[in-house]
Amino acid sequence: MSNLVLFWHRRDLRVRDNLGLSYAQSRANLLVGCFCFDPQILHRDDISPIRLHYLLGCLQELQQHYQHLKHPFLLLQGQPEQVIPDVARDLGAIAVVWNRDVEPYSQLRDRRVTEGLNERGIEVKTVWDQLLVAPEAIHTQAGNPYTVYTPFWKNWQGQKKLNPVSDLQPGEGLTQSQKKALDRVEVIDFPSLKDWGYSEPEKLFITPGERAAQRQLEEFADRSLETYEQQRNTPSIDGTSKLSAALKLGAIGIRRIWQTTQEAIGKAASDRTLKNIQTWQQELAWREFYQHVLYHFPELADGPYRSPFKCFPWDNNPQQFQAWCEGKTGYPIVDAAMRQLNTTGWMHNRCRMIVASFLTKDLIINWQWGEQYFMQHLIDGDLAANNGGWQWSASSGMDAKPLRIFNPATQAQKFDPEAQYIRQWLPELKSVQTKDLVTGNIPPLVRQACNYPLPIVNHNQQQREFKQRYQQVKENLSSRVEL
Ligand SMILES: Cc1cc2nc3c(=O)[nH]c(=O)nc-3n(C[C@H](O)[C@H](O)[C@H](O)COP(=O)(O)OP(=O)(O)OC[C@H]3O[C@@H](n4cnc5c(N)ncnc54)[C@H](O)[C@@H]3O)c2cc1C
Repeated sequence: MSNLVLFWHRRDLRVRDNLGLSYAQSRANLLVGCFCFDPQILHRDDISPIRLHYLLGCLQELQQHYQHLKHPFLLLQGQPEQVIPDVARDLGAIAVVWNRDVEPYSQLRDRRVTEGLNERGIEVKTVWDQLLVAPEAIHTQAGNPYTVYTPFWKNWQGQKKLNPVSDLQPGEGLTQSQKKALDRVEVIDFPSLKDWGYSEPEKLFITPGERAAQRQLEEFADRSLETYEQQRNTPSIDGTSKLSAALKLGAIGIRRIWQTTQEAIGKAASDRTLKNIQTWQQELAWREFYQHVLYHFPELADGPYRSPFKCFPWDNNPQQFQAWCEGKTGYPIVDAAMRQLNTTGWMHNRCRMIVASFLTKDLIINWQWGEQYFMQHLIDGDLAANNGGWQWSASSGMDAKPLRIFNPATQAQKFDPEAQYIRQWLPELKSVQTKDLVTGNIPPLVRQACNYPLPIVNHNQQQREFKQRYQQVKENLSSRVEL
C-alpha cells in the first residue's frame, strides 16, 4: 500500500488538535490509526479501574471518529515493542508516528519500538503533543533543567506556544486490496474491564471522550474561569475545570486549552478577571513543570528527590493507613476528602494537599503509600502530577521550603467554613454543629451516636514529632547532603 502511515495513539485519544496525528496525515496517502493494550501497563499495581473505564470510553469515541472519517483503526494487544513493528511491517507502512511521553517506562518502551522499526527499515517520527513547551526547550541560565517552579514559570510563560493544529480530515475509504491487507493484521474485539479482571465501577462522574472534554472546557470558560482564583480553593464549589482526566489521556489538546485562556485574556474587562485567568494558566504550567522534572529526573518515580528522605523514620502503621484510605481518621475534612476520592475517583486539589499532609505529617506514613493509593483510585492519576504533588506535600521534593504542615482544623475553617463539603461526603455527621465539624472538636458522645470514629492521632503532638524527626534527618545527613 503506497505511503501508508501508521499512527500509534497512547495518551492522546482524540482526532482534534493532535500534533502527531496531523503530521501523520500530512505524510500519508493512507492513514491507519491504532491503540495497543500493553499487558505491562494493565497489570501494574498502580492501575485504577475507574481510569481504565474512562480510557475505554475515550477509545470507543475515538474508534467512532475514525469510522466516521473513513480511516481504519486497529485495536491491538501485546508487547508494543513486538506488536507495533510487526503490524507496521505487515501493512507495508512507510512510517510510524506517535506523540512523545515523559514517563520512564514509556521512554524505554519507545526506544525499543524504535529499534524494532529501524530493524525493519521503517521510519519513525515522534513529536511533543501533550506539552506546550518541550522539556529540552528551556533551562536555567546555567543550562540545567529547572527544579524550582517560579523561575520555570517565568521562562515557560514567555515561550512561544503553538496554536491548535488541524483536525483529522476525512479519508477516501479503502480499496479491496487495502481491506485485504488490513484483514491480515491480528486485532482484538473491543474489550471490557472484566476481560482484565477488574470490576466495572458503577458510575463515571466525568464523561469520557473528546466531545465531553470540549464541552467541559467551554462550560468552564463561560462559568468559572473568570472567578477561578477566588473559587478554586473552596471544595464545596464546582470552581475548577475537572479537565485533569481529559488532559491525562489526551481527550483534549493542550493547545486548544491554552488558546481558550488567551481568548479569555483578550476579552477580560478588568485586572481582576485577568488575574483569575492567569492563575489558571499557572496551574497548567504546574502540570508542565512536573512533566519536565520527571523527564529530566526519571529517578523521581522511584523515590524522594531529596536523598536524606530515603531513610526517613516513618511509622507506617497499617491500621492508621487503612483508616486514612477508608476516610475513618476522625478528622472530618480528611475523611470527607477520602470519601470523595473513593466514590468518584476525583478529589479537589485543596483536599489532595490536606490528606497528603495528614498522611505524611500526622500519621507519619511514607508518602509513597499515599502516592500508590491515589494512583489506584484517581480517574486522572498521572505519574508526573501525582508524584510531584506527593513529594511537595511530604517535603521530600524539589520545593521543600518552608516545611509545610497543614492543620486540618485551620484548613476546614478557611476553605469549608460552613462545612458544606464535609456534610456532603460525611452524611452521618449532617446534624452536627458547623463549628464542631470544621474544628473537628466533636464531643465523643456525639461521635458515638453518629457512628463516627474518635481522632486516631493528636495533630499537635504528631506535628511536633514529625518536625523533630525531620530535623534529625537533616542534621544527621547535612554533612553529606544538603537537604
Ligand atoms: C497529592 C497530590 C496528588 C495529585 N495527583 C494528581 C494526579 O494524579 N493527576 C493530576 O492530573 N493532578 C494531580 N494533582 C494536581 C491537582 O490536584 C489536579 O490536577 C486537580 O485537582 C485537577 O482538577 P481540575 O482539572 O479541576 O484542575 P484545575 O484547577 O482546573 O487545573 C487545570 C489543570 O491544570 C493541571 N493542574 C492543576 N493543578 C496542578 C498541580 N498542582 N500539579 C499538576 N497539574 C496541575 C491539571 O491538569 C488540571 O486539570 C495532585 C495534587 C496533589 C496535591
